[in-house]
Amino acid sequence: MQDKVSSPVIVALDYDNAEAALAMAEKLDPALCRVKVGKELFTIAGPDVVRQLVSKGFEVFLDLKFHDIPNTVAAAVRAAAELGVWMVNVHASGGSRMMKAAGEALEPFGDQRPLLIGVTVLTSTAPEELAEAGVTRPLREQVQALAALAKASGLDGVVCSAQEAETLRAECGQDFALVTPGIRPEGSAADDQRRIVTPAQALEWGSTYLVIGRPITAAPDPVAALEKIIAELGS
Ligand SMILES: O=C(O)c1cc(=O)[nH]c(=O)n1[C@@H]1O[C@H](COP(=O)(O)O)[C@@H](O)[C@H]1O
Repeated sequence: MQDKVSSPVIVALDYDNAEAALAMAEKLDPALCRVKVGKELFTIAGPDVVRQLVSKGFEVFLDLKFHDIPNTVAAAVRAAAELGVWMVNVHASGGSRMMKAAGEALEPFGDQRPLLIGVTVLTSTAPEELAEAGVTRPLREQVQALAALAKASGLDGVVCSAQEAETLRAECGQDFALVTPGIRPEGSAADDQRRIVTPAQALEWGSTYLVIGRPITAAPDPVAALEKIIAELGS
């Protein structure tokens, strides 16, 4: 599946209406990048926008970060697979029983099943913020522990910052997908992100996929911004 698209870039279509998201998708080439539908767009536009992107030939990452009781998450992940998405995610902190239930729900889809990915610690979280939620071990250890739990629960990979990619690549092996948001080309604003890495550095450290939103979608010329990133990656 990975070979269908020539770059590791996933463009985050974070829009408040389907028309804007589809207009951006119209400018993008599904052979060059993938697209992500997240909570804002899905809440306003629903599954139709996902179906439209799939029918335009895009591999779609449905980023709804499910975190609920195992039965509910399994059903939600199954519904995502029925939409034909390429990747779907859950919070790894939901635990092994939840993640295993999600994996089992995808088994009937065989080769057509989406990649199932666990979110470790959000890239907007700064190390000093973890304690607020009662997590007292260092952020890097928390990411490593959740990635190990996701792998042991049968997931295909994790969402993490590229700052942790080198460690996780060594610990989780070559076949474990490392999906890294918080990507910022040199000189772009960090916005609300806290653990940021440039695109080239992220790949060097072992990221499999780079999730990029505002540096592309808020650029004066989004296609030029995407092409510049892809050229810098040499992909
Ligand atoms: O799962 C995600 O995609 C995700 C996880 C994470 O830890 N951090 C993170 O930023 N994201 C998503 O990645 C995208 C990043 O967008 P930009 O900050 O605009 O590049 C947003 O759609 C976030 O919802």
